[in-house]
Amino acid sequence: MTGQPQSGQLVAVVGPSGVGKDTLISALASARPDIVIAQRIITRAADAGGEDHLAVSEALFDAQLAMGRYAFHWGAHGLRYAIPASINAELAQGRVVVFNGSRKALPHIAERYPQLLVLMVTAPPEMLERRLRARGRENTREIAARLKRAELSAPQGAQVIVNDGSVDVAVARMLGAISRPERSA
Ligand SMILES: Nc1ncnc2c1ncn2[C@@H]1O[C@H](COP(=O)(O)OP(=O)(O)O)[C@@H](O)[C@H]1O
Ligand SMILES: O=P(O)(O)OC[C@H]1O[C@H](OP(=O)(O)OP(=O)(O)O)[C@H](O)[C@@H]1O
Repeated sequence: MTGQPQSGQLVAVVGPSGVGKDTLISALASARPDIVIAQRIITRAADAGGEDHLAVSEALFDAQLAMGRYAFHWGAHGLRYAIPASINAELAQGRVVVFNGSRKALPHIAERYPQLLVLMVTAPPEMLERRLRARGRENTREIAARLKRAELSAPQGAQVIVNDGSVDVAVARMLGAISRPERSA
């Protein structure tokens, strides 16, 4: 893990499975091309559907970790996830860098990136299940496990983004939060 040159703004988008993190991040990228979206490295098949991640084997994940290629990493759902160390250069250039993160991993990430802004996306529980089924990336058993994890509480200091209406409205809420990061902490 590497430290953070702090002049840009690192933004974690977190929340339960199916709440819309990937959808909102992708819409945010279209609305604001100046914002950097970190491409995740995941031990998940490239054709699994959903986000455009970099698919790697466990062995390659470990090798790249040993070479210092990750800013930080975590495990969840039987998968491993990492954010590339290239975000440090982007932050040093003053860019806003957004990533799809893990609620559980936040304390670990915030140790290295103390000015981390956390956007916690929420939606009613029945909406999560409907959305996960519609997404179709996980099977019924995997969806049940993800819904169980939905109960993880909101991280302290997070700004809550309710995604229970249109994507555009939720993206506007995210942009408002990013422009006022001092309200987090
Ligand atoms: N505001 C919204 N309105 C309708 N459908 C949405 C909305 N946000 C997300 N979805 C849908 O919900 C499903 C789960 O969204 P996704 O972005 O994959 O969630 P997450 O990354 O949080 O697991 C997707 O099929 C997506 O199209
Ligand atoms: O600690 P948690 O907040 O529960 O997060 C655990 C993991 O779940 C999500 O992954 P992924 O994108 O694979 O799943 P999702 O799209 O179903 O949320 C999220 O991006 C984290 O990597």
